Amino acid sequence: MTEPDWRTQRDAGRWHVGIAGAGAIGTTLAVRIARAGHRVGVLARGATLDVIRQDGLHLTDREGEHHVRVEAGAAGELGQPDLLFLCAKAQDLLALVRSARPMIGPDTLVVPVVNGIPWWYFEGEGGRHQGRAVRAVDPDGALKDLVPLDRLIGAIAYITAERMAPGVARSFNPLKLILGEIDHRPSDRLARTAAMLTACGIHTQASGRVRDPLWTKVIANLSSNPLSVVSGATLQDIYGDPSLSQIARQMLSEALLTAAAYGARIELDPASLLAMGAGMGPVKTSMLQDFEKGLPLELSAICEAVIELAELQGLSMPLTRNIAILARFKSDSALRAAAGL
Ligand SMILES: NC(=O)C1=CN([C@@H]2O[C@H](COP(=O)(O)OP(=O)(O)OC[C@H]3O[C@@H](n4cnc5c(N)ncnc54)[C@H](OP(=O)(O)O)[C@@H]3O)[C@@H](O)[C@H]2O)C=CC1
Ligand SMILES: CC(C)(CO)C(=O)C(=O)O
Repeated sequence: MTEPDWRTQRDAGRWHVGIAGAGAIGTTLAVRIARAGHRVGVLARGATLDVIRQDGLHLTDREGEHHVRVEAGAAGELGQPDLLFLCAKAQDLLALVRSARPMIGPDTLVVPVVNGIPWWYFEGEGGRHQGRAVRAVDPDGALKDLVPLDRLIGAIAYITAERMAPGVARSFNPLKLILGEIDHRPSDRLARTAAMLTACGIHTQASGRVRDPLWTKVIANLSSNPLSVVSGATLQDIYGDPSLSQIARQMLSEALLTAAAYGARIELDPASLLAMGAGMGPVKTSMLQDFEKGLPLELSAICEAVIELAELQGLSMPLTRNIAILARFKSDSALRAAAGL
C-alpha cells in the first residue's frame, strides 16, 4: 500500500479537519480540535445542522465548558480536509460516508470512529482472508468502494461522551484515542496526526498493531452490550451478579478464542476484565441506552461481525449467537411496535 503525498507543513501549522456526524463523539472531537485553533468543518443534517449554524457547538468536559463556532453544512460546502473523522453508529455509517464522499480528497486521511469490527478488517492485514469483505457491516462492499484504502486510518475510541441536545455534548473521562495504519506499518502521517490530536487534549496513541486494541474494545462491548439489552442490567450486574456474570464470562471466552484465532494480543485476562466491568458500577451500556431511546442497535458490528469472523476460522460462538439473536429480536420488535407495525 503506498502512502499518498503527505504535506509536511501540517506538522507545525493549522490543520483542516472535517467531522462527519455531529453526535456525542463528533461534537467532542470538533470542539477540542477547534479550540486548539485548527479549521474545523462539520458535516451535519436537519435540526443538528440548523443548531450548529446558529449556536455553534458546546462541550462540557473535565476542563470546563467550551463553545466554538465552526463551519457546518453539507459535504459540498466544506472542502476537502487534511483529516476527516467519520462519527456515526455502525448501521448509519454507509449513508454518512455516501454524504461525506466529496470531502475525501487526494490527501484526506479518513478516520472512522465507530465501535465494532470495521469493514476494512481484512484489508492490509496480509492474512489468508486478505481483501475479504466483512459481510455483517459491508454486505455489498459499498464502504470499501467509497473510502480509498490508502487514505484510511484505524481508530479505537476510549471516550465516554453523551449527546445532550443537537450540538451539545458532555464528556467527563479523559479523552483517549488509539490510531493505527490498517497495514500496521509505522508512518509519518500517523505520528503527526497523533501529535496534533494530543496537543488538542485528545490523548492519542499511534499503534503498530491497531487490531489488538480493536479486539480488546470489541470484546468488552460484545460481552456486555447485547446482554444488557436482553436483561436490562447495568455493568455492575452483568459482570458481578453470580448468574449474569457466568453468561458474560462464557461470551468473553468465545470472543477471546476468536480474537486469538486472528493472532490478537489482548492485554486483559478474563478475570481482570470481569472485575473491571463489575467495578464500573450501575452504568448502562451504550446499547442499552440506545434501546431505551428506541434507537437501532449496533449489533451488526459488535456481535454479528464477530460471529462471522469466528465462522471463517471454523469456530462457533453458540452463546454469543443466542444472546445476539435475542437482542436483535427485542430491538426489531420494539422498532416495529414504535412504527405501528
Ligand atoms: N458516545 C460514546 O461515548 C462512544 C461512542 N463510540 C462509538 O462512536 C460511534 C459514534 O457514536 P456517537 O457519537 O455516540 O453517536 P451519536 O448517535 O451521538 O451521533 C451520531 C451522529 O451521526 C449523525 N449522522 C448519522 N447518519 C448521518 C448522515 N447520513 N448524515 C449526517 N449525519 C449523520 C447523527 O445525526 P443526527 O444529529 O441527525 O441524528 C448524529 O449526530 C458509535 O459507533 C459508538 O459506538 C465509541 C466510544 C464511546
Ligand atoms: C462501557 C462499555 C465498555 C461497555 O461495553 C462501552 O463501551 C459501551 O457501553 O458501549
